[in-house]
Amino acid sequence: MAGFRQRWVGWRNSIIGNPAFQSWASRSILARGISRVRARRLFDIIAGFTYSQTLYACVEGGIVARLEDGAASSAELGALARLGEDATHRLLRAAAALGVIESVGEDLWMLGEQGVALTGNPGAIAMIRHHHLLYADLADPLSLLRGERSAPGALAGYWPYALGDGSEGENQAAVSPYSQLMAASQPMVADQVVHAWRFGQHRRMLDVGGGAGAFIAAVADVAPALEFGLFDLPAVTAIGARQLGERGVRVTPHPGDFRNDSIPQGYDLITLIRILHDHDDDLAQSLLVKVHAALKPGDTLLIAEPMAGTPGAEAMADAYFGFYLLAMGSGRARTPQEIGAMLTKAGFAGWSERRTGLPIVTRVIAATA
Ligand SMILES: C[S@@+](CC[C@H](N)C(=O)[O-])C[C@H]1O[C@@H](n2cnc3c(N)ncnc32)[C@H](O)[C@@H]1O
Repeated sequence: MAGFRQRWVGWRNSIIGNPAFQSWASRSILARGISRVRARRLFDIIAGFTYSQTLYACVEGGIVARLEDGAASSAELGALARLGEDATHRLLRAAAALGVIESVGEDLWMLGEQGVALTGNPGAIAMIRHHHLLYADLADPLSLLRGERSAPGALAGYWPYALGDGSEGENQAAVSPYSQLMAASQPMVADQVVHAWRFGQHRRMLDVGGGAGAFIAAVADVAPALEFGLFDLPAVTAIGARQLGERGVRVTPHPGDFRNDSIPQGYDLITLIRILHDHDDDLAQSLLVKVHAALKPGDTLLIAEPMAGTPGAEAMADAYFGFYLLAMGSGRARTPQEIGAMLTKAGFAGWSERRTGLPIVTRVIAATA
């Protein structure tokens, strides 16, 4: 016999899916508001790809960057994006409809409420720009889901460690593009994490998968007495050590591969920032075991990344990261409870979630060894 929820959803769907009800609801004073919101949400899902491509065209065509400096005319924006008059008009109208830009007078444009959120956010711009790889991989989503691809897709090439055999870790050219993207997008993550944890209570911090060192640099600003270690693939550690050196932050580089190597000891805080979700369960679990082995009882592991089951942001983990990580070749977004169970299995004595202001950007888990 069907459960209560199944019966309720079945009844609700039979009502909402009924064309006669839809027609009545669109005219009824009481139901009109709800049916309009529902129709708009469905339309947004149907049309979402054109919205993404409109934003992509505005970023890639230089329109967003130009409007960060102030108002501009259609002609100037069209010339920047190398578009004819009609095409310029079409793109600007689309962008205005989405709130990316806004008309502020006779043929004069400024950033709109959505577009202005990109101002001073090179990380978001870099994320948007690399999305053409994702769009290419998603051209045939069923084939992607069925695993029918004969060769790795565009994102797998961008993140070579996802399907790598270890050789990618020595290759500067292979790791440089994703390291730059991570460094550009790290400030919005670090801003959340440094407000969620008191780093000053620790002596030595090791950032595992620390990339170009942007997270270490942010922590150094709030806890200058901390000593830092950076563990990453050899070619990435070289980039991180150099960039931290240029910022005057002292760091001990630990080139290595956590698929094969152990995690260095002697640190009372280890951080995994945007690391676990990149890896399938076996590797993620073995990494937690290695991190636990590197810590003394009472030491701390801090995990920060977007997580599944985030209220109001379910689509971010399950729809966006669900497909992104599939296209990349490994990993999945996990709920805090799933990560907590993995921590317990790895031997950690306890864990708790620390609140962040923007959980859609990152959530934070602190675990005690
Ligand atoms: C998604 S990036 C995150 C970088 C940084 N933590 C951040 O949030 O900006 C993942 C990082 O893990 C590193 N990584 C991936 N596989 C690794 C492995 N097997 N051993 C060591 N580092 C690895 C990558 O080189 C990369 O720097």
